[in-house]
Amino acid sequence: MSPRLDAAQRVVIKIGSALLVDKATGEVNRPWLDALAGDVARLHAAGKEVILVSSGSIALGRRVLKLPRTRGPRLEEAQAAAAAGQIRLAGAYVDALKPHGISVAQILLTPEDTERRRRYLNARATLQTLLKLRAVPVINENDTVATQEIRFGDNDRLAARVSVMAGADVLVLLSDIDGLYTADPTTDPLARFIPEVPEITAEIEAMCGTTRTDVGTGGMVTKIMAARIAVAGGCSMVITSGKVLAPVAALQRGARATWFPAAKSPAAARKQWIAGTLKPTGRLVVDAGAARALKDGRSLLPAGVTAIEGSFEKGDTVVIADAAGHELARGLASYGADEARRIQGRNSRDIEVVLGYRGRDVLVHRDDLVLTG
Ligand SMILES: Nc1ncnc2c1ncn2[C@@H]1O[C@H](COP(=O)(O)OP(=O)(O)O)[C@@H](O)[C@H]1O
Ligand SMILES: N[C@@H](CCC(=O)OP(=O)(O)O)C(=O)O
Repeated sequence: MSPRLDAAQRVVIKIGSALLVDKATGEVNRPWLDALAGDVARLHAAGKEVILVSSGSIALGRRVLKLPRTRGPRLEEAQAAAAAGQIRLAGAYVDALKPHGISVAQILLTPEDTERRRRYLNARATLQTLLKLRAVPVINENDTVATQEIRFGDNDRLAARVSVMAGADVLVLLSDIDGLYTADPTTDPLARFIPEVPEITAEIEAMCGTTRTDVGTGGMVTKIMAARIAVAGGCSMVITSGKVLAPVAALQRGARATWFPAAKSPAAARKQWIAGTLKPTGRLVVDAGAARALKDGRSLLPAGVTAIEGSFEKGDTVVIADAAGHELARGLASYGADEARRIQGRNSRDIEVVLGYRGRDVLVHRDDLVLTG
């Protein structure tokens, strides 16, 4: 049994190129993908939300463009291959999930999209909407525009960033290996299996060689880096073998796996991040009604804001204070300072008229808000 997976509401599954692309033919391994689609459908039927992070565009595109199948093509070739392969990759997911009545939506991200707050918030909002609509986002790195210096290059860390961005409870890394060992088991016969890593120490990091498969790029090193990102963001991570049909069902039945449990929930980790680690760049003064609403766990509407100080951009952290100057909360602003000033004191209905576009109804959403006073 896997109680952590059973308890999860939002699950991210990372699929490496080595699993999805048949090494001999350079094509999608259909039986495997069809079985994975069964996994996704079962999770969906259990009411969970599923996000897939899938590699494979470069491996698939190499065949389409008749590039050599060996590893390490030049960056331009890899980018061209990704452009040709991504269509097939996304199409393969559409085909596999269609019989289950599940819609697929593609999102291609660069590291910047997960780092720059404005883009991060937009990507996050899109993800949330897709999940609300019960679609399955299929995410990959935007390899055609990402240059070498700014690329993730591996989808392990991309998957971890996506997991934190989406507030996922569990990230499942499907690999060619069933978990973490004390050393690379493919070369060290004395390597012992580790079922759980409560803390990622230097000793754990030292266990990971740099061995890489023919078509994958990650190795164990990037999986440990991914675990750090996920766990810090409140998302538990698990590495298990994807070399079986329906690997998630296998995990649920107790297949071997290494867990990296998160101490906090995604929401708690996020709130801690908002409350503690960011330097507020602005200040919103609110009236008594808005102060009460915040205490009741509601969002901050522009109507309750009486003054705005400082200069901040959409997505920046702002302090929310009462008329007497006491800090009540901190949160991420849905609008930059200039726009916030224009809608301050106004009813949310008027936002479209004032700004000329239909933005968010709230100045700080309750998910982005933490009470500090
Ligand atoms: N300590 C370790 N425990 C498990 N695997 C390890 C370890 N050190 C190195 N490896 C290697 O990492 C490989 C997994 O990485 P990789 O093949 O790149 O996965 P993926 O394609 O799923 O990203 C394993 O096959 C194994 O050879
Ligand atoms: N994003 C690229 C490559 C990323 C990749 O292979 O990552 P991984 O599966 O973690 O080794 C692709 O789709 O081909």
